[in-house]
Amino acid sequence: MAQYFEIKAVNPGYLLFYRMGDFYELFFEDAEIASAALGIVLTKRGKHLGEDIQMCGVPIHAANDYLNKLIKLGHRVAICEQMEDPAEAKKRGSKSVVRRDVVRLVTPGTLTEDDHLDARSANYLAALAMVRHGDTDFALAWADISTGETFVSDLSADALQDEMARIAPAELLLTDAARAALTERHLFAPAWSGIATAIPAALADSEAAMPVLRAAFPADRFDPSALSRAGRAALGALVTYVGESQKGRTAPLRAPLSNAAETVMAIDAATRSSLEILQTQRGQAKGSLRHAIDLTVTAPGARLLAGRLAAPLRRADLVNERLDAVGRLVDDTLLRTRLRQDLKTAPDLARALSRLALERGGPRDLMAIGKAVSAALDLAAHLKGQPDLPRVLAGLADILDAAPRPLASELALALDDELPLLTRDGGFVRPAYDGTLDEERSLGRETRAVVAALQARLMDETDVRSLKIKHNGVLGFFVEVPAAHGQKLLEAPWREAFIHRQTLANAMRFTTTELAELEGRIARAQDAALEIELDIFARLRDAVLDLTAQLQGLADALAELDVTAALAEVSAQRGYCRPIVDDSLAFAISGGRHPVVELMVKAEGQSFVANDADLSGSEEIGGGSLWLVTGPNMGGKSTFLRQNALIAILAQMGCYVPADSAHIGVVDRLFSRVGASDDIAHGRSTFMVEMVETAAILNRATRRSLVVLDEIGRGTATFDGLSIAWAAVEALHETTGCRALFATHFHELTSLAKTLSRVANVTMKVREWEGEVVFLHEVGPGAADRSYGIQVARLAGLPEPVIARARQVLDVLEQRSAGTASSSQKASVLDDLPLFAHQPAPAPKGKDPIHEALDAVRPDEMTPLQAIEALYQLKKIRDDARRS
Ligand SMILES: Nc1ncnc2c1ncn2[C@@H]1O[C@H](COP(=O)(O)OP(=O)(O)OP(=O)(O)O)[C@@H](O)[C@H]1O
Repeated sequence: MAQYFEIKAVNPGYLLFYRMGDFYELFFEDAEIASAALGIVLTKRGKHLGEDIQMCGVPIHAANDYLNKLIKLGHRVAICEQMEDPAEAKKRGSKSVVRRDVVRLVTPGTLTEDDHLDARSANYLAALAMVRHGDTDFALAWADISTGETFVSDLSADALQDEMARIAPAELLLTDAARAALTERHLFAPAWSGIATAIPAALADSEAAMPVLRAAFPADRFDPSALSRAGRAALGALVTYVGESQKGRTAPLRAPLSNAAETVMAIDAATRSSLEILQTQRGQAKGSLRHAIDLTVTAPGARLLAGRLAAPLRRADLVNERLDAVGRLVDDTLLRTRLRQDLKTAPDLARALSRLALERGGPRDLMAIGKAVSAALDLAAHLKGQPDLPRVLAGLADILDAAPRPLASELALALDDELPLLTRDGGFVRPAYDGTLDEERSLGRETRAVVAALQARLMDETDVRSLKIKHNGVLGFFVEVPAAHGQKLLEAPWREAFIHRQTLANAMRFTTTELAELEGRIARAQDAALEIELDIFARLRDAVLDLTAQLQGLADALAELDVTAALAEVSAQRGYCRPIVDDSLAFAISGGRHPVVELMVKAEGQSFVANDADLSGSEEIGGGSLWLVTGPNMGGKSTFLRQNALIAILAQMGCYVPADSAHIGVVDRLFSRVGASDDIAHGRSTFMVEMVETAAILNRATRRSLVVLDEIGRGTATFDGLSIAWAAVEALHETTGCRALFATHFHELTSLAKTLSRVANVTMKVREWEGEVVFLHEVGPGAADRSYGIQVARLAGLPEPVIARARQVLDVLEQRSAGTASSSQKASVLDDLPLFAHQPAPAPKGKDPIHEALDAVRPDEMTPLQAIEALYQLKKIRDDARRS
């Protein structure tokens, strides 16, 4: 156990997979954790300090599955292998222990195997560093080891959470000091706890990082001294951690791209969640924007598409370059179809390359690289003949055309059609590729013929017709005869040649020197063949790795072509239009649709109602317009709001948009908030969350931003909510001047359009038909005069008596609004339910039980039954008050 303790001690925080023969064994607490997590049996093995040693084990062949499960559950695993053959250890003395060492640390951010990864999503490891002096406080470095992509970015405290939300790393490295500082400044998001890994301060040191970075990246591609101190510290920590986890194998990290947060549209975590960009608020792919528009045909393409959706560009010229490329493929259906067909044959080059570099790759990875190179050449051939290719496509064509053809030919020649998973089993080199290998293999085959001839000869010589030459792992080759004939071979003259080895119930087994020789020859031939195959593998692998940088570039080009063709496919299939994207403050969408809701509505056989939006403004008039959207519940307000935000994202990521026409001046920051009823609050009260988020918008939005606010202020008492919403609209209009859509049930807000020049009222149209509302989902000018809340409540199944009573109350309230209610009516109802009053009622003197009861009511949190009970309770309080 001494060796175990030694290894365990240097790998704290990891479950130790301790190799013993055909099993990885876990001991003590590790065993308890793993057996509970994996549902495997916990056993005991010997004693330590008088206590039983808990143990459980996973067989080698199934270890990957178990490992996967543990990592998904948030555990970290150290893989400890036997570093020598047990026979070698024996040579040192009978008591010698087999040498063992940890060959790899497996953590959520350092995965490389396909079994562990989602093929269509990146898997980032991030490191966050903080330097208390200098211009920038924070820096984030992140890399996907499975593909080699590496980035580093300086960040202001402001941008930190947005960037983390965009990158969504699987693991975040940071020192305890950095964590404490972030927590103190309320910058450590609760969600990060689950992915945080504490690293020692020495790992995130900007000075110590220099030699690490110089060694990790080629000098001609990357100069670490150009980074900020925080950037160096973060990247240094990342590279060191990756190196330690791979135990000496070099992950093919690419020269880091300095990813300045200012080049992309800033989208904070709440906006990402509310717009359901990569996943729905419930965490599902289906229903998200990504799911709706991802028509890529390769996994690397899907990863790039997700990256682009998460980071729309902020520069109009770059957006237009992408749009030119997409446009060309929208227009040329034939070229698009051909490209997409050939792209389907291109395997995941980047991940195969990474595994080969980490000595984890097999023959199938080599084959993947060969096929990807061939596909690249085919794709280049389609593109090369095309006249006047847009810049992006021409650039891709050049990269694809330069793909290393000789490498692909060599791999195709060398590798067989059917390939084993593991290199160590051999059997992957194609016949006729290597003369010596063929010789060794034929020797093996010939020997088998010799065995057959020998069997025939021995049969003749001994006259035992049922004599057979067989093979098993214990005896090797042996002669087997039925028990009845066995005695004969035990006697002279045969006993000289036949050495007795085994007696079974009805057979006897013998070996002969001739057979032993044969055995040796076959084994030698097999070993020799395997050795040659392994040499060939190593040679091919080296040939591939020599071209790492070029192949990584090729992988990028293939992914980019897939994304471009996929976006063109979506645009063509669904009638999207090319947006005009420039540096103006325009936001004019005609015939806009919601890319996700449109699909759902159409799937149900209905048609989606397209709507216009025009928030365009200019510097001269103080910014963009703000539309106040009123209308009934279920009328389509949220859909309308979100569709405009999604159109901005699609346009700036370089995709056509679901509209008849669109003109968008680049949006620098996008904000989208949904009201209190949409359950996004955890921990804090819904109102508090709503206010914190509204504050973030008011503090951070600029004139270039697009703000989409859905029923802000609904989470509190009516007057508070109305006043906050009122002030927020004024601030957005007067101070920020951003383009904004503001949906509200506070109809009073619509009067702001009279005083604020860039505020306009629009409403979701409805038609009333026999007392029912029909939603037209159409946006038109004007303000809704009512919310149709009661009709919607009826559609939702509220009991008739409650509906009837609500109508009664509403009638009186409306009359009071219009000043036509009689004084007795006012006295009976209105003072109790001050819903739509323009002026807050004067604060009651002393304690007013009705107000107290109303203050305690939280409509958003009530079931219909509780609402009715509350209504009855209110009446009772009023009646009691009258009586007293
Ligand atoms: N333009 C449209 N065309 C067709 N159907 C639509 C359209 N807009 C919305 N819908 C349908 O109406 C449903 C309700 O829309 P939405 O959630 O946007 O309403 P809402 O006004 O925001 O309601 P609430 O105020 O209750 O949140 C959607 O789920 C969709 O099925």
